[in-house]
Amino acid sequence: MWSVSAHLAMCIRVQGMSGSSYPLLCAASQRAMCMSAAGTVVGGKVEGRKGAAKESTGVKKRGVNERVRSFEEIPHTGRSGWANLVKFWREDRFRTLHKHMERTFNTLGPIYRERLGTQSSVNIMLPIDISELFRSEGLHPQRMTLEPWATHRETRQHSKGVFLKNGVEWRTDRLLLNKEVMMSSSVRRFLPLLDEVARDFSRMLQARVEKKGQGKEGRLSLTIDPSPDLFRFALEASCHVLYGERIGLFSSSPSQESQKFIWAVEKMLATTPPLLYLPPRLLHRIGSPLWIQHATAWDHIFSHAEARIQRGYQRISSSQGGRSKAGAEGGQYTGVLGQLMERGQLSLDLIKANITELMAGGVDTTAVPLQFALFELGRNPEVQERVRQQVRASWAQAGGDPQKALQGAPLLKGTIKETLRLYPVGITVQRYPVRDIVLQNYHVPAGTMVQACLYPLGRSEEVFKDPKRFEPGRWDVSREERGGGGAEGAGFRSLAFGFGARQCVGRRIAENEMQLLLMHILLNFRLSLPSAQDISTKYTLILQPETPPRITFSKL
Ligand code: HEM
Repeated sequence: MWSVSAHLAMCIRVQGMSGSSYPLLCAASQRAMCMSAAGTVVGGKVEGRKGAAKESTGVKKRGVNERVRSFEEIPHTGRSGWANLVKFWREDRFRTLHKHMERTFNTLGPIYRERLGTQSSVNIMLPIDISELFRSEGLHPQRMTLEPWATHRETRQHSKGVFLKNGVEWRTDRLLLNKEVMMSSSVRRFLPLLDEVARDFSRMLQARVEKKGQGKEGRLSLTIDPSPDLFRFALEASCHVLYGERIGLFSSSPSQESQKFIWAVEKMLATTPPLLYLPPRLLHRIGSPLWIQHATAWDHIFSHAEARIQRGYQRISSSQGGRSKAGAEGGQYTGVLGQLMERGQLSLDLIKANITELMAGGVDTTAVPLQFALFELGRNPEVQERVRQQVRASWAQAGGDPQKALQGAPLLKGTIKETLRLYPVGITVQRYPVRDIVLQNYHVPAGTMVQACLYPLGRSEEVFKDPKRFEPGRWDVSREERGGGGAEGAGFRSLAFGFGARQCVGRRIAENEMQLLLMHILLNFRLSLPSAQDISTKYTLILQPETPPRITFSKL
């Protein structure tokens, strides 16, 4: 991309952690008296608006003139951010932030305040009317910036790239990017590329099972930790979509540089959470070794992405012969980079910034949920068989067309949603309301960081029937989509990709990439597990398994 702030904006907001962010738009002056979606706060009372509090979501109905409780009255975990931070550090709670949130909601109810070092947030979950939060994000969503990175840039004179924009400018750029990665016309173009990579992955696995598997001829199986392969799959798939070319990660000698990129993203993620809560001044003292590891990981991410973009740029420029319209008008698809270059509406710096962000955001976010999905399918053979039956029938009808095959197998999409319900890769979705709002009858001033906490939400008995059960059928995708689709259609129970203008820009790539991989695996293998015990999870900016699960792949 170019800027780490942008990057972190992605990985952090995106991965939705309780990130360090510095709202650029939320002027304090907006706090005086503002409209909320549920009502207007006037002199501490709500002038109620019809339908503001929905019984169906369990939101407490507020009588007209009932006093809105003050921000200070929101239950909290302790007033001293520094004392909380020390406790977190001592007890290594950053690794289990998701569990900490779950416990705190159980104790304090569905809304609480937390201070941690320099950070302060209001944490909420259903049955609170989360729509309040998203309605108040205003027309100019903000991108978070990570102040420590800015410091790092100064101290190490690291000046690659540009900062992605904020506010109105951000919105304009994002709409241009959406055309290439979110709209159905673009999905149609890149879906065959993802399908090719998913098929190759399955072929590679088949060859490995044939070579190293055990069992009788025709019933060979192999037990492995598939995570390194899944990371390579995710990078290969996203590079194919971004640059329109394969990078050969399934070959017998995959590029060491790409492997280093994967490690760097992992390291950057793992070192981020503790750094978010410290003021930059202190980082050089207290957090020094961590900070250096973090900054070094970023350096590597930048230089690798930059080199790849440069190669892609040269290749595409020469194949397009300047400004021919090949890519944009039906010629060979040259990937998102080629399309953006072709359209010429974003500056080259911004194209670089966006592509780097997509590249760094597209690996762990899909590789990790795929581990969880294989694990859950492996330990739920009946569910696995049901999904496989649907996939087989759909595949047979689709005549090799991956889009048709996915459309005919909604349980695949249900599998992804169910996986992200139990294991949301980003454990929160954050917003800074641009005006004061009322949540659960508490006044929340504009500019407060409010985060919807997805891990406790996905496991709440109040929200999901039998929440521990892995049941892709619970997401009746077709019904949801008739009702508006996405998070809203699901009553904000499905927020893994965020919501609204700022939702995950890689969402369509991720959904299709993961579904296609599962489709080809289910067509070729039966999955089982050496151990069906619950999987322990850790939080490292994303939620991931403490130890990657081992999966048995048996050839069908
Ligand atoms: C299962 C996979 C993924 C999940 C669960 C996920 C989740 C999220 C979430 C929750 C957000 C913040 C949305 C919001 O605040 O409303 C986000 C933003 C973002 N994601 Fe993803 N993501 C995934 C995959 C990807 C992939 C594959 C890419 C890149 C190809 C990507 C790139 C981004 C970027 C660039 C943003 C920032 C968008 C912006 O602020 O304009 N994500 N993601």
